[in-house]
Amino acid sequence: MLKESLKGVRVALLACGSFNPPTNSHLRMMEIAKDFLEHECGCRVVEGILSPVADNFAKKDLLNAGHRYKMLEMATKLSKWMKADDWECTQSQWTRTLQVLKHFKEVLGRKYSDAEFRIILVCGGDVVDSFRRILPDGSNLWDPKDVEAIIRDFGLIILERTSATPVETLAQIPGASKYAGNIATLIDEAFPNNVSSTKLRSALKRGYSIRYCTPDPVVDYILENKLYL
Ligand SMILES: Nc1ncnc2c1ncn2[C@@H]1O[C@H](COP(=O)(O)OP(=O)(O)OP(=O)(O)O)[C@@H](O)[C@H]1O
Ligand SMILES: NC(=O)c1ccc[n+]([C@@H]2O[C@H](COP(=O)(O)O)[C@@H](O)[C@H]2O)c1
Repeated sequence: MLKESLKGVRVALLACGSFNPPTNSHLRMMEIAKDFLEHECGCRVVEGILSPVADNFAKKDLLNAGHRYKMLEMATKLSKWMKADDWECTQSQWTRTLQVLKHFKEVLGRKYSDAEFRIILVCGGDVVDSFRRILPDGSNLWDPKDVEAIIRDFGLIILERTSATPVETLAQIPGASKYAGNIATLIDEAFPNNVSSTKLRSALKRGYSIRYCTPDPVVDYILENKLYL
């Protein structure tokens, strides 16, 4: 467990994803991770970064990064510790998650150079399941060396998600069992949910409300700009 190594350490959390659109579950995921680190590991979470993926990430119905970043900015506006960052989504190419982590380690390392500092990746169980996915051309979606480096050098906080089996997936990744001490799997006990951006897009397409699934300013922005119709 992450617990032993983090006492007194300052931690920044990073979540990568499409955020197409952002949902309350993306924000909950970060809150749950922060609670765990502060209550159970004795560390101080100093910031949470949500980084939307760049436009050329091959995902169906991906809205342009300008809109996705703006919605994430609105979603995090009232948070005292979370913010959206546009470095990744303004790159001309898709950036592998390990590279995104390295980028933020460098930037935040300068900011927190006076103290012991770590950056940890937060994701849902479905992302962990994708660690072992083989693409139609036979290549790996995730380079196994990247997965090992993410766990070894940064650490991973996983939120359980319906239909995902991250614990079973990690058991089949040799690099993961080697650094099991850098992984924590958590459940949102207060608000178990099966929310996804796909469900919000689908509701919008049918003309149904998504209010209270994502912060009000995001709902209003989507409606004003007639997104996802
Ligand atoms: N309900 C949820 N519970 C736990 N993790 C979640 C949940 N929704 C999203 N996440 C996590 O948030 C991160 C960003 O997810 P992403 O933007 O791809 O959202 P998504 O809802 O999975 O999107 P889509 O439905 O478009 O595939 C990922 O790590 C994902 O696993
Ligand atoms: N090899 C990699 O680093 C790799 C592979 C697939 C997805 N991802 C990341 O996972 C995140 C979530 O992707 P999905 O929206 O497809 O679940 C995105 O930020 C994406 O960049 C990284």
